[in-house]
Amino acid sequence: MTKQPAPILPNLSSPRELEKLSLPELERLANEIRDVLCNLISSRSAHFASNLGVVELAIALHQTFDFLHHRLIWDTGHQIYPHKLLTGRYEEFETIRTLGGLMGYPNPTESDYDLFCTGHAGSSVSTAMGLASGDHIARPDDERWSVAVIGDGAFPSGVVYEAINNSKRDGRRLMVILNDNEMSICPPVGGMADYLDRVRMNRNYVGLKEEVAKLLSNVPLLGDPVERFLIQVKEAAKAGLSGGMFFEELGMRYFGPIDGHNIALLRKYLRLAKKLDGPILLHVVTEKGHGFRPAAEDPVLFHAPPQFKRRENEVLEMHRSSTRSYTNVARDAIAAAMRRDERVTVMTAAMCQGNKLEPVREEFPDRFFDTGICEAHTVAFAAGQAKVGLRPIVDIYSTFLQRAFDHVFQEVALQDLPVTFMMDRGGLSGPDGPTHHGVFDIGYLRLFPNMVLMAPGDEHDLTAMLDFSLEHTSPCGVRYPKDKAVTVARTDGEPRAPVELGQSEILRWGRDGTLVACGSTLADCLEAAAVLDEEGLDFGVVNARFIKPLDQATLLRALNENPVVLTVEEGALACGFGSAVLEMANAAGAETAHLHRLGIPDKFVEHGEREELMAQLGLDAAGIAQSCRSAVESRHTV
Ligand SMILES: Cc1ncc(C[n+]2csc(CCOP(=O)(O)OP(=O)(O)O)c2C)c(N)n1
Ligand SMILES: CC(=O)[C@@H](O)[C@H](O)COP(=O)(O)O
Ligand SMILES: [Mg+2]
Repeated sequence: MTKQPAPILPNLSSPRELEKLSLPELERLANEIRDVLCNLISSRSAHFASNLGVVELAIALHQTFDFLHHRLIWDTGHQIYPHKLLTGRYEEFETIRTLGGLMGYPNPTESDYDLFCTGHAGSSVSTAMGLASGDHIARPDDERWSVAVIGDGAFPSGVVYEAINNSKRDGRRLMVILNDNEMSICPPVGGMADYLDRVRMNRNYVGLKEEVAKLLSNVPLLGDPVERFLIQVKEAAKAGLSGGMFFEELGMRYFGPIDGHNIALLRKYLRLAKKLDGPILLHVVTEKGHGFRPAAEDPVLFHAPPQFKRRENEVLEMHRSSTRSYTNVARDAIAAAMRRDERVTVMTAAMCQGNKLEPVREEFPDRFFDTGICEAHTVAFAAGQAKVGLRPIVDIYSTFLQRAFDHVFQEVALQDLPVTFMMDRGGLSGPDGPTHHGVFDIGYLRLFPNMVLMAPGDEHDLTAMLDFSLEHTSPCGVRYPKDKAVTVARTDGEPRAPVELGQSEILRWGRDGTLVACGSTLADCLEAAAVLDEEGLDFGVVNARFIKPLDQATLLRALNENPVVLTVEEGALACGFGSAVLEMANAAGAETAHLHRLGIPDKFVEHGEREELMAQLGLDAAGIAQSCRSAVESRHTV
């Protein structure tokens, strides 16, 4: 019987040890990493196909560069798992994306190999250029490289071109690795995707690539021959033999496309590039989901699949959720509105799958727009459509709308154009953590004159609010959580009130206090009130519905009649809903010492299940009830 070699990954204490490994050992290591990734998914949902695709690239990078000296940025950061496994986090890896465990994105508090805590796409080239330029000024003798690895989905982000545009001057020792797997979450869209298709298919260049590979195998990596060879490559590129001329024209040296699953080839190109000065663009072609057939065949589903069991290259059982989420409700309301009114359009910035918009894309191909990861453009584009009489809906995660702040201000609010923002994940996003929690939107949207801002208390509200917004003549935002949809009822059995501008809905009135729920916290406020009822405390519950304009009359009535009033929001307290109520009450000359604001304090919230985080923050029913008791108690002790 042949003896199995000892596993490499569990015994790898530092990426420096990669230097000693032979090519077959590195290839075995790649398989071990893939096994760990596949096993992880049997216990929880996580980013999967993107990670499978960069295993060889991560190994080649860490073998070529010491990233405690040089700098490495993984754009977005969802494909950072192999990097975490190679940089000393194998033991804790199974805690990834759980409360208190490793983060699913780069996290400088975990490791010196992670430089920025990121999760939003597109900024890697700029930050890497800043690192390179800063190092050049601060420590010119160190000769440090800054490497940004960016996917073809993130690559069309506008900020990337802002960086490339500056790279001619500030891109010394900047290496951009374009990880082209022909996929964003969905298939990539737009002219850049077409251009990369052409570059990949360029037969001349494939020929050159083979020649390069052949030449490289004969050329020692030191000394003049390399220089001569590189000049030849450069001349060939100039002569138009290669693709990538676009980047060359902008001042970047383009190399590629090369096979991103061939460790030896990757290593050779990285070593070569390292001998130059930069800025360099290395175009690497990978397969999203590489090494696990179902993921390679369906990279959309396997971007972040639900937990599943597998045997070898087969999925045995997948835990698909059958619960109806607010995302589903929003999608159905959007589709219904598009059927009713031909002026209604919908746009997504590369989140068709996350927003479950595929059926809308199929049914309304002419009124559905996927702009790619280009949120700023999306919002300005929507403003243009609104100006000529359409009713655009920007269906977007709350956190990603932050990218378009200035366009919400200038192109939409200042012009008072009727664009509807459907803000999914308005609140805590769960295992994605601080980069993805949508907890700042109330603050940054209620600032703007003309803006109407709503938060549905339940499924009924969400549909009614979208319909309201499409009739309204000013910009509207609707923020709703990453949660299963619920329906609430009035305790007196009366029908629900229609959604009307600036009107809240009183679900029950109480003598001892009022809970004013801002959107997603409504069901928990009702549950808290029911618990308090049993203890003899009579709390009312108001479904605020409108964050802007506020229902001044009802809120002032609560403040005047009740010993305590608590606002409850799944968002930052600073500039939040409760702050808006305080400002309004203060302006109206009302007493506010008995107004308590529950929400997220001035800190970034970590990752974990949404329910766990809500409980930690005291925003679940038990926490809300406890705050009511304390508020009543403090009133008595005053
Ligand atoms: C600003 C921003 N918008 C949207 C997203 C959601 N998102 C995360 S990964 C991704 C696709 C990225 O594609 P690519 O860069 O090609 O990486 P791949 O998954 O193919 O490796 C998208 C749209 C995000 N993280 N940040
Ligand atoms: C990397 C990224 O930004 C997305 O893949 C995001 O993680 C999706 O989040 P949801 O799982 O909440 O759709
Ligand atoms: Mg991609």
